[in-house]
Amino acid sequence: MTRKEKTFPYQLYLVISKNDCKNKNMLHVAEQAILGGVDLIQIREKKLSYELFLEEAARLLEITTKYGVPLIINDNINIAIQLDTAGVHVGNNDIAPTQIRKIWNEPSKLIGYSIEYMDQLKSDDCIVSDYLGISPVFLTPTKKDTVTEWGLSGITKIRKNTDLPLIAIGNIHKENIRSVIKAGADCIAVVSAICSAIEPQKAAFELKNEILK
Ligand SMILES: Cc1ncc(COP(=O)(O)OP(=O)(O)O)c(N)n1
Ligand SMILES: Cc1ncsc1CCOP(=O)(O)O
Ligand SMILES: [Mg+2]
Repeated sequence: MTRKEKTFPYQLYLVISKNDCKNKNMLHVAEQAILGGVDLIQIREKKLSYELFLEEAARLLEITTKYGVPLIINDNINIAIQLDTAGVHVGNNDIAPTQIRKIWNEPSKLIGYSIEYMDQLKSDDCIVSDYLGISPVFLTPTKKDTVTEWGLSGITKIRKNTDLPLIAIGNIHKENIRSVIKAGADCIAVVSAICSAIEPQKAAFELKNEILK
């Protein structure tokens, strides 16, 4: 399966962890978010052991499978392979997309790749990826180890240089989501706007409505 044969019909992307859900149950937040309109989920656990990450991802996979929502694993290719998830998301400090294609010989699997420098757009890693994360669009307390704050102008610049689906991430909420779409993003990824919301289903619904406007 070539990238051109793959579609990317996702517009609202939830990136979730237990920690980001604070006092709420992560699996419940994920389910509520799906009911509200999230159509792709990434599990991003930066501090868990392999076993605990695997266990949590397996539980989440039961829910996402029930609703037909693809699950992406952050960073950990071995967990993605072991659970046969829909894909994996990596950045510049992780295993490279070209390497992933060599060890995970399943062309249908989605590889997401974070863009932190313009130069990356010319790389083979982009060629073998299925979508690019514009990381971050706006500075965010959720992830402090970032390089470039792309802003809206950065999205537009990247849009002019690639046909790959563009996922905007970083401090996006219902007040600025329209402007991010207008700047050229295909899909919006959020952590706090859903995980920190008092009503995650309502929050997802409102974000999705803004995207679809
Ligand atoms: C959709 C999406 N875009 C960007 C990122 C950031 O990935 P990365 O640069 O590998 O940083 P960490 O998430 O590993 O801290 C992402 N996770 N998802
Ligand atoms: C994982 C990640 N990658 C770039 S910014 C970010 C965190 C986004 O979190 P929030 O939506 O809370 O700003
Ligand atoms: Mg990473």
